[in-house]
Amino acid sequence: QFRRAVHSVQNHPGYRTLLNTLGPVENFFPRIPGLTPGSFHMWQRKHKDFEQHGWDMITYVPCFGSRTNFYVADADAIREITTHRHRFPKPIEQYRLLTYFGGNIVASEGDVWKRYRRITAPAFSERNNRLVWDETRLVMQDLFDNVWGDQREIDVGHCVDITLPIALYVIGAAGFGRRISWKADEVVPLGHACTFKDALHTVSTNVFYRLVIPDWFLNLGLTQNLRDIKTSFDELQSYMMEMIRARRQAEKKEERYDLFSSLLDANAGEGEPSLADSELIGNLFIFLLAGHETTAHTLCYAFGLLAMHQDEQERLYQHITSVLRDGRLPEYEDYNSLSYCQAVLYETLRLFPPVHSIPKSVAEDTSITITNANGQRTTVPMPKGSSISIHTPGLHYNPRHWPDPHRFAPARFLGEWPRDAFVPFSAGPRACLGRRFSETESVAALATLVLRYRVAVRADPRFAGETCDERWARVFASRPGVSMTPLGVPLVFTRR
Ligand code: HEM
Repeated sequence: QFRRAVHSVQNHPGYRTLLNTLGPVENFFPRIPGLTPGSFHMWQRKHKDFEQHGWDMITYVPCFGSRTNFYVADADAIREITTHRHRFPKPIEQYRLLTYFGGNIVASEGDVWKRYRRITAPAFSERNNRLVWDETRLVMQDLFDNVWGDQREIDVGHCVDITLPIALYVIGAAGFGRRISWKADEVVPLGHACTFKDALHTVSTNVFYRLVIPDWFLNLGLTQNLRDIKTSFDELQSYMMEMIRARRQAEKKEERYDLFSSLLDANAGEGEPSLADSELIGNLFIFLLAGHETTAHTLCYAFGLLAMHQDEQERLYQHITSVLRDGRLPEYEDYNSLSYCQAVLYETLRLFPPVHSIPKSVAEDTSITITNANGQRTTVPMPKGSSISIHTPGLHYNPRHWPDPHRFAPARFLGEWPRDAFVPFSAGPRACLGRRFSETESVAALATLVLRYRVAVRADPRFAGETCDERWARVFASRPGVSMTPLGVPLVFTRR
């Protein structure tokens, strides 16, 4: 069977291993050549394995355990795969856990996905983008005025301690239509066991556990943490049902542009509702899941990178002040002028793509032609039933597309740049629906923060003698998760 599998891909180079350790299982094994590529290998190895094998698409044929996988870091091949949705559909069996609250756009394919996309896409409108911007500004202002107050220097032990709440509060307001503040202690409403803020927070930070732990085990309530997780999921569902009922019964319809209101409006037209309540909640939950950590971690890496590169931070600051000449805070209208903010964001996403593997499957016997760095071409057969991983770190660190790929150089995103070689949000018809949501939020947060504060890595005498590379490795140490997770980015923010 193994020999047949190798033959079916014409022995195209790549991993030949004893076990199939694709998916979450691989995270339990270290790298053992011939046995398994090792945990977190897509991030650890980046473009190295492609370089070693001489092609930007390599195969993974395990001796035991099912199918062949193709790792792809070739920009043209990725464009072909993401464009042809029917030839390379999404393997939705891998997404089953995500249907916890109900069917949704991320965990579906075919006509069902088409229906979800048709109904949900209009919610990510220009008016929603403006709302995202305004709410991000409010959240940042609230942080500066009511949390950091008149402190000149703020020591943030791990930058996600501020970026996770920022992203949560923005999605609370612009996604769910409920404004949340940093300090205000909400009272638990009658009939609820926790506040909306706590439910949202616990759900979004523990989603992985809730999805993998079976109901019967969670119901045992063995630890406080497990009890909190269960309560928060139940409560979030109950809050969402309540919000649906309240909006349906409201006599006067308000003009609202948060995602939740837009989905409700789309559902309230003539005839049959287009989404069942479970699908409404399922899609909102997926927006929270897809948009919270990814954006929060990206902002964390961005502040870390600016702290490590003071020259780039100064360049960014000069750029922001040149756009906002009178020292005012940025408005949504400034978005396009804040091009260096977007360049910093894109360079962060290139260096730290939150999603490392975008899975696809091969629906029919087919092939893809690729060219390597020496200009040689080859056509690789892809048998029906194989799987594909679009390898974002491999692509983003591919020196054919990105000269000096390990260097933080935001300016590479000014002017022309290789768009097909940048896929943090995937590409084609199944590309991220929340891309503009996330970009708007990130640019607003970057611009407001860098305008008011200077950011530096916290000085620590324990690491006084470290080299630049050691410092980079320490500050940006990460682990796999729903999206790649920074382990500890210690920063100091100093008021300008
Ligand atoms: C830095 C931030 C983000 C990154 C890197 C990111 C990345 C991605 C990626 C790689 C996919 C494709 C996943 C797959 O094929 O399995 C995706 C899909 C999606 N994302 Fe995002 N995302 C981000 C933010 C957001 C936000 C803020 C939202 C919503 C508020 C969102 C909503 C979605 C949705 C609904 C899909 C499914 C689209 C479809 O299948 O038609 N994302 N995202």
